Amino acid sequence: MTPALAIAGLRTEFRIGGAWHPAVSDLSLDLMPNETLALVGESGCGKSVTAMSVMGLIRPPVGRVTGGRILLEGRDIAGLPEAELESVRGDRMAMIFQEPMTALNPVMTVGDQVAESLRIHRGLSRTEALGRARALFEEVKIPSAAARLGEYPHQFSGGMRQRVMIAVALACDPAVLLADEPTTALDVTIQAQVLGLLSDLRARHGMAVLFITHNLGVVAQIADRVAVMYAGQIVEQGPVGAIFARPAHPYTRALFAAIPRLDRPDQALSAIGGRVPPLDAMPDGCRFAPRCPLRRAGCELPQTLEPLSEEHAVRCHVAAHA
Ligand SMILES: Nc1ncnc2c1ncn2[C@@H]1O[C@H](COP(=O)(O)OP(=O)(O)OP(=O)(O)O)[C@@H](O)[C@H]1O
Repeated sequence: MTPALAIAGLRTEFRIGGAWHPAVSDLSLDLMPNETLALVGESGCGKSVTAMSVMGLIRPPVGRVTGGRILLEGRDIAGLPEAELESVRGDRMAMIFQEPMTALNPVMTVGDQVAESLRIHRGLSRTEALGRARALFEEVKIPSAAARLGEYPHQFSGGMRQRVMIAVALACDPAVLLADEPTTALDVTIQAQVLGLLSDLRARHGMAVLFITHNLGVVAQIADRVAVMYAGQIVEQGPVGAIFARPAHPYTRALFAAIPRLDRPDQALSAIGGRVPPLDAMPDGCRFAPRCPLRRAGCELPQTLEPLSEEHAVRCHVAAHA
């Protein structure tokens, strides 16, 4: 089966102090239809830059994609001219964000925003598009869907606004949905509802979802597979069950150790000491080595992702040969 999204060897750079430095390097991942892959890691590790690169939203002079292939349903979209990318964005792939107002237009009714995408990409008339928008609002469970189509984003609560953004993203039935921390700003109950909705929609539409989060609890709820990022690289990837039962990379283990445990309230929260290295001062070898409790000879060399089992891989020579 062709992956809905296949990224191979992605490299994305930013200009800092007159020189270009990679924020994402040698990133490869496959996403099958009807699968959710969670991309996890601390703030600044390159999760959003990965998604923005796929969407073709990183371009000079601010940044540039200098390597790799991005295959959307088998077609390489890396380096497509902007006009061609525009016809793919919002159609075969779409993105949702933590803050819906990033994606929504404050001075346009929500119904027209869903309809606009259908008019541009599908050539529907306004009436046809609004009819479809109403069905989408019902699908994302916005109560009184028909009446609310004529309202503006500020008239919706935070959770309902997320549903509007999801409806806009799903308008053209994309093969790939990139979700960048879409539930992080919501309170826990609403977050659970939106996660449940996304799971249902994924199954119903057979979509591939790349779900960006720093929250391992959310990963457990929504993902089939996990890719852990550190300093612009994937350091471990595998099925959720394997990553949660046998985290191998010292960074993945540190992420788990940093989760507060309700069953052990006395235990001190084990935060990860030190900082992520800045883009212009990346170590040549393992990027986690300066913070790693298992550091030893060999860590000063570049690390490659090595298989631990058929689907589980780790970028650490110590963990790979333990
Ligand atoms: N426009 C930019 N110019 C320069 N550097 C940038 C730019 N955008 C992102 N970066 C850098 O790229 C790196 C990766 O950032 P990114 O936003 O992808 O991290 P993230 O993992 O998504 O974090 P967060 O969870 O905070 O969004 C960071 O070091 C960031 O400072």
